[in-house]
This record gives sequence, structure tokens and C-alpha cells, in this order.
Amino acid sequence: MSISSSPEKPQLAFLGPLGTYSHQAALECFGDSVEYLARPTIADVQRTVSAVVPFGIIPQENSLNGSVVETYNILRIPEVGQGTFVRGATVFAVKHSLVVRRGVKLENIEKVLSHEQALGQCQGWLAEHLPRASLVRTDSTANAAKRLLSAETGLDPMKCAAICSSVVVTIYEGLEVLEQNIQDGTENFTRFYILSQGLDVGLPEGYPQSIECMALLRLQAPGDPVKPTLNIPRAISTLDLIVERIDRRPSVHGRPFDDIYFLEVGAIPGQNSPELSWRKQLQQAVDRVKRMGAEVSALGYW
Ligand SMILES: O=C(O)C(=O)Cc1ccccc1
Repeated sequence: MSISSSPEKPQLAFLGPLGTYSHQAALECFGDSVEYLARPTIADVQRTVSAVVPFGIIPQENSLNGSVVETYNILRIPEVGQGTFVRGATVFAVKHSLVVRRGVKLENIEKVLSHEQALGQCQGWLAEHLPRASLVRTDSTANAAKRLLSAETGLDPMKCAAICSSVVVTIYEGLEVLEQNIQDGTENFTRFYILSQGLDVGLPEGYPQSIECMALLRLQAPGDPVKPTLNIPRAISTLDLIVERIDRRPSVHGRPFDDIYFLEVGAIPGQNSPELSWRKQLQQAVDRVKRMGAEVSALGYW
């Protein structure tokens, strides 16, 4: 669904429907400089980024609940780092509400619907206030809220609640906020990656331009099972870069425990040679690790 129709604005795909945290984070970053396109899942956001829709935003990590698994699963696919690239990161403060159909009381609630991240960020509150409720995963928080309004079989909306932003009650008629700030901590932030089609497309107007100094790498042991397994810690130290975070997901090759590593890296201060761009320095580091037999690709720079 688009909420603006100016044809000259570039399009940006986000995890919809309207009212998700992805939507709010995107609005905070890009305001009215892009045309927003809601997609039903995080995977659909990545698939939508193309020559026609050059930008996307996907949740990457939450300060209470950790990495967004669906996003890291997507970062495993070869298309990321070839056509689609990570071009930036932004942090958004997340405050969850318990939202119900108007009139539903806490004692009526048997099921709580939300994105798995939101369910994880509110587990303490749920254990204390709704210990017997069953938890239902949805593709997004605002999708959970919308489902309270549909006549879905197996879901009695008068016995359900959604965890989402209180913003949804201003978008979808018939809902109300029962409880506010139910996340397990006063501080709760989600970090999002900005995606673009191609590496050299300029980011939308208004997005803070900065000197590139970060990158996301995907690192994996070689595919040939007869070769000795790559020493991952040694490969990481051979990069000789600041490693700001490491994530790990099972390999798409299907070899048990042969994981894919994701590294956010930056240059070591003072080691930058001024005549070499960050991308060239990174390429040299990647080549060093490739010579050790690793499969490495840069999934983006910012
Ligand atoms: O479902 C949403 O609203 C999202 O944007 C994903 C998400 C879920 C919970 C916290 C932050 C982002």
C-alpha cells in the first residue's frame, strides 16, 4: 500500500502494514522524501528492493531481545551482496502497548498476537499479567492488530490482544490501548538496516550523508567438505579490522553446524591510509581472508 503518490519520489519497501515500527523508523529517517510501500514480511521487503523500488528497511537487532532471526536468514541468500546491499543503519525507540478490540478486558484475553520480537521483548510482562495466554506469532506487530479486526476462523477477537505500537489505534478503527509500556525495560531500541538496489544509488534526500567507515561481511568456511575446516577466529583476526558485532546462522548448504558468520566491521583508527578509500581497504582485508580459503562477501558499506 502506498501512502504517497508523487511519481518522482523513489520508493522504499517496509514491513507493513501501516503502523509497524519499521514504518515509523522509516518515516523518522526519510520523512516525505520517499514513497512508502508496505510489504507483508521482512523477506518480501528484501525481494521487493529492485530497480523499480530502490530502497528498503528491515529490522536487524533489538536491545532487549537480540538479533532479528528472519533478517539474518535473508542476509544468507546470494542476492544480498550482489543486487541488494546494506547501505545504512538507524536506531528507533520502541514502546509496546497491549491493544485490544474496544471493550475487551485483561481477564478476557486468552491469546496474544505479535511479531516474535515483540513477544520476546515483553515476556516478563506477559508472564506476570497473562501467564495462561497462548502466544501467536504474526508477520508484524501491526499485522497482529489488524487481525483483531478480521473475522478469522480459530481466532475470537474478543479473547485476543495484540502487542504493537499505540500508533495503530489511530490508524485502524475499533481498537483501543489496554496497557502501555509493557516491554521488559524502560529502554528498548531496535536497529534497522537500510537496503538499496546496487551500491552506488544515492540514498534518499534528507538521509544523513556520512563518510563510509563501516561494512557488513558474510564469512563462511569453503564448500568442499574434504578441505580442513576454516579456523573462523583466525580468519576474523586476519581481517585486521575493528569487529563491532558478530552474528551466526546455520548454513544454506545444509552441512550440519557449518555456519555463516556476519561481521560488522570498521577501520582501526589511525590505520586508514588516506589515499585508499574504505571500500579498497576492505577489499584488501577480504582478499587476505579469501587466501585462507574462506568464502567472504561484502553485503554493504555505510
Ligand atoms: O513488526 C514490526 O512492527 C516491526 O517493524 C518488526 C519489529 C517488531 C518488534 C520490535 C521492533 C521491530
